[in-house]
Amino acid sequence: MSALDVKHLRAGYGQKIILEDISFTVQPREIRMILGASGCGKSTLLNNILKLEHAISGTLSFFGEEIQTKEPIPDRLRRRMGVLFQGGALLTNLTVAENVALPLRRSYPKLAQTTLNEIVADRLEKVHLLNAFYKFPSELSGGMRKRAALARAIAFEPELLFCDEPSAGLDPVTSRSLDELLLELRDTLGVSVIIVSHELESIKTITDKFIYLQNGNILMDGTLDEGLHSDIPVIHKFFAREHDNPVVNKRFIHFEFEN
Ligand SMILES: Nc1ncnc2c1ncn2[C@@H]1O[C@H](COP(=O)(O)OP(=O)(O)OP(=O)(O)O)[C@@H](O)[C@H]1O
Repeated sequence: MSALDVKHLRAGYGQKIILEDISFTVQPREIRMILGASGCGKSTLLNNILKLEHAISGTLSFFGEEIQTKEPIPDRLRRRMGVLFQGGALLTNLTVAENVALPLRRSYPKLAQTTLNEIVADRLEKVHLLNAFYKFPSELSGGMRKRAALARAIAFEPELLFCDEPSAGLDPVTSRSLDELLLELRDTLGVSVIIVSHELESIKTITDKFIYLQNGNILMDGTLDEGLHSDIPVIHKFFAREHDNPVVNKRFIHFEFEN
């Protein structure tokens, strides 16, 4: 049974169609990348799968259960999914632990504080950030903030994790440690991970399979190896480009090693 099955999804904004006809599946424990040029509709696809936007037509199945386009995702299925938004979206007036506890509190308001603390500590441990339990987001480096947001995204130990540009704004070393963490979570939680990404280094490190979007359709659906050896000109060019090479921020590296 697939973790996610997208069939003939058609979506856009008002009269503007961005995605014409998108179909793909994600298997359990698979790391699936959504790739494509800037503006091709990667985030739009993610938002439509998460039902933050409403598709025009098509069906989505989560864990074998089909949800019609206009229906919301029921809570019992939502709890089996986690989302890491691009900005991390931590609430600045709450500690890291309180941020991670938020979705748990919302779903289980009667949960005892000690139990809640134990669960939060477990999630922070899974992202190697237990020492930030009482810290505020402003006291964390960019990479640590991402990991805190990731701890919140895995609050329910999801089977399906969505990440929108997880490495955006991170230096290469921090970005690499986040990639390693995602691989680790896939192994420890057995979670399927769907990632929108531009970062070639990251794509080459963690992709099992990818879809490449172009002109509202899937230009290629394949494994990393098939992508690396593809003779489709756009795909070849995408994988053959130079690695993104932002200036390494030594301050961030220092913070990462401190923790
Ligand atoms: N809320 C919106 N209303 C109208 N058009 C939008 C909206 N959000 C995105 N678009 C348009 O939809 C198209 C796809 O945008 P989207 O953000 O999904 O692309 P993307 O592939 O994720 O881009 P990037 O890689 O630059 O983040 C773009 O032409 C964008 O201008």
